[in-house]
Amino acid sequence: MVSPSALQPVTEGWPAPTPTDPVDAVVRVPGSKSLTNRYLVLAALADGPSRLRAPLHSRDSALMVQALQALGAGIAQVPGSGPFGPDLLVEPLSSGAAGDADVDCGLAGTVMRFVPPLAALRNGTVSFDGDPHARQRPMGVTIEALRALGIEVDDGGRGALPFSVAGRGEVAGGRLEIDAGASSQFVSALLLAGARFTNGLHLVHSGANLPSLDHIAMTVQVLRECGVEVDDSVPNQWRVSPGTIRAFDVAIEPDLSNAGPFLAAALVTGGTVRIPGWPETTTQVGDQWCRILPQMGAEAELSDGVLTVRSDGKIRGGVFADTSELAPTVAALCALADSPSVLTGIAHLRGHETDRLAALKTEINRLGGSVTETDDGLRIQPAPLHGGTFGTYADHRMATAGAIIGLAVPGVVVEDISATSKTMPEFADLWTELAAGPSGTAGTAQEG
Ligand SMILES: O=C(O)C1=C[C@@H](OP(=O)(O)O)[C@@H](O)[C@H](O)C1
Ligand SMILES: C=C(OP(=O)(O)O)C(=O)O
Repeated sequence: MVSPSALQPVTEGWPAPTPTDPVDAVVRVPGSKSLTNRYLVLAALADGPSRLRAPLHSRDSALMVQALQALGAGIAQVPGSGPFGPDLLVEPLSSGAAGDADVDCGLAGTVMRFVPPLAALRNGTVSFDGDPHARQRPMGVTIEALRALGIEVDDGGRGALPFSVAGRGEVAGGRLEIDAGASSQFVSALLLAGARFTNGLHLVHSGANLPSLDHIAMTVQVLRECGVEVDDSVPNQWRVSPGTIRAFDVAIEPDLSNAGPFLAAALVTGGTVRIPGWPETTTQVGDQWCRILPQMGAEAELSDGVLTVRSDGKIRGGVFADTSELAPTVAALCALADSPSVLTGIAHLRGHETDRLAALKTEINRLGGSVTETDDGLRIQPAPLHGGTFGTYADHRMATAGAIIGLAVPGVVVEDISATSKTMPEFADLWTELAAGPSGTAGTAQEG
């Protein structure tokens, strides 16, 4: 398993490869972060032991495993059949789970938002903290929601990490109103635990905007798979009936968001990339690549579980709405496009691993790009780019955005490629292999 503290800054930077030929590759990507961490939470709350097959092994999933172990769940690795590491067997928290505990959230939104409601269901005080950047991420809604449910939370008045949750062994639940405009994870977190509240949960989002709707749909879907009754027939409202969460044995889908940079390589180099294991139907936001990449001029075909993306190397800009965690990859492609682009509906990215709107603007413009921020996104004009350092802000998707631009622009140095260990520790190896092609012909910033 990847150690949660494996995020070591690489001060000298990582020269992004610039292939001389179009890429032509089959790329297997590891399991979905969002599915792995949801199933881990549900397994910890379930009515018996569960198995996750082909789960993600990365910093975010390791942090979730450690958090649930700290709360009292038993999690063991057993040999799996996939290429990306062992399966996970999970013994749920016992009904009398108790005792004080510390949880390191790292920079994982899923850990800092999904685990506090579980802490509320146990007896004992659980202290949460994380990386320096994690202390900047919005947490106030989770903290206030737990207080509204009658749970004592000590956050020193910060509305952010670090904070502690004093669980009393049960949560009554009932109707709860929140504004989840800053993150869909505020909704998902409460829904995941809601069936274990004595009266279930009637959650109402009362704000103007709700981001990342696909991720909420994923939460509802996995809950239903575990036998939990969820009524989402009224927009912005969810009723979770009280009841057991059924133990399960599930195969985790590949991470379609993390497939994005590899598919983008087909567009940037005018090549072909195939991703096996692409699900026929899925709630992952990354399924939107099948629509977004053709909008940019590529061909995308899903056949026999393999998504094939082909391109002639011309990238068309356009208007891209609500791209959620796909936005940094979309922005990198737009920076290489031959016409202007607008990304909308992503104001909340200012509260992600870093302020992604500011970071993308700064780093693309540093390479000669023309990016401006809007209230809810980015405007990107075509501009000739040159090499230079691409800052990563401890953000895995900034690191992969720099790698994408480096495919076309010689001399791009990604400041800290190890940031990709958050959700894909294999990224640098897979990317180097992709760029080298069958004959190993990729150039790098150092060489060229
Ligand atoms: O629930 C999840 O697994 C996630 C929800 C989204 O969060 P936001 O709604 O904060 O964007 C997404 O960006 C994040 O990467 C993962
Ligand atoms: C926003 C992201 O992560 P997190 O789960 O930490 O919110 C992301 O992976 O793009």
